[in-house]
Amino acid sequence: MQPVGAVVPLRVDIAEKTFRSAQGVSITALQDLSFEVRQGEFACLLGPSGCGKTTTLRILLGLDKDFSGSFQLPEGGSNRIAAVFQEPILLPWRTVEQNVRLALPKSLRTKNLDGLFDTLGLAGMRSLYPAELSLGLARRAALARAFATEPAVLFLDEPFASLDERTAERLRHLLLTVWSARPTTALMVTHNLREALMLSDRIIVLAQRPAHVLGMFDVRLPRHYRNPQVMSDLLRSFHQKFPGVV
Ligand SMILES: Nc1ncnc2c1ncn2[C@@H]1O[C@H](COP(=O)(O)OP(=O)(O)OP(=O)(O)O)[C@@H](O)[C@H]1O
Repeated sequence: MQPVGAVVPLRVDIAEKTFRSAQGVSITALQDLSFEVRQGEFACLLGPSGCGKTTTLRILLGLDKDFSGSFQLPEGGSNRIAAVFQEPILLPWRTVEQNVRLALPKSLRTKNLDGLFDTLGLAGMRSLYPAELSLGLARRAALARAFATEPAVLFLDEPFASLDERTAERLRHLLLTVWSARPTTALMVTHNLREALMLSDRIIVLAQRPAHVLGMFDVRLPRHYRNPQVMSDLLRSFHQKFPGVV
């Protein structure tokens, strides 16, 4: 399947991001952070806890403008941005289907969502309210909402955190299935190396704070070849290239 959406890659060139507290304490979270995510590529930002991954996503989402440097979001196709966070952030007084449809631009309002809901195992849950969903199902609804908008770029911030491993693994597979049907330029934050190796085309490895790129790890194998044996080979090669990183 051809990548869809953007024809310009995601380019990040953040010179510096510093937090200053009211007491005058400064924490430099990012310094000389530069990388690119190519069109239709699924990339993971992998780095130790507190290194600056979420800070980077917040900047790219336009939620934090207080930094020096620049970035270029993908252009072409829809030009829309979608994001999936740890918390599903669904409107509690709307059904699953309404939550998804409310996110759609006018041009897609009447879109047939049967395929997407089926793929994500939500077909029988479209009329449920968020309070009636388990955390795993709520995360699926958040994925449905993100993909339904046909974005040019998708940002994910640890979308499988705090789920039991079986549910997380099921969701990773579901994410790959919907993503493969429409390979969208994607950047996912994680500190789970196995997850990054399973999902990514390439891993952008970040150093301890202040975050900058230590190096790239390309996983050019088709995802259906990433069986347990291949995964342990990938883990070994990763640790050889980046000893002591995660
Ligand atoms: N609003 C803020 N004010 C002050 N410091 C902050 C603020 N937000 C983040 N930081 C600091 O910036 C650094 C990077 O934080 P960030 O949340 O981006 O890390 P992270 O890599 O996403 O961590 P984790 O994997 O644990 O979620 C941390 O030291 C954090 O304490």
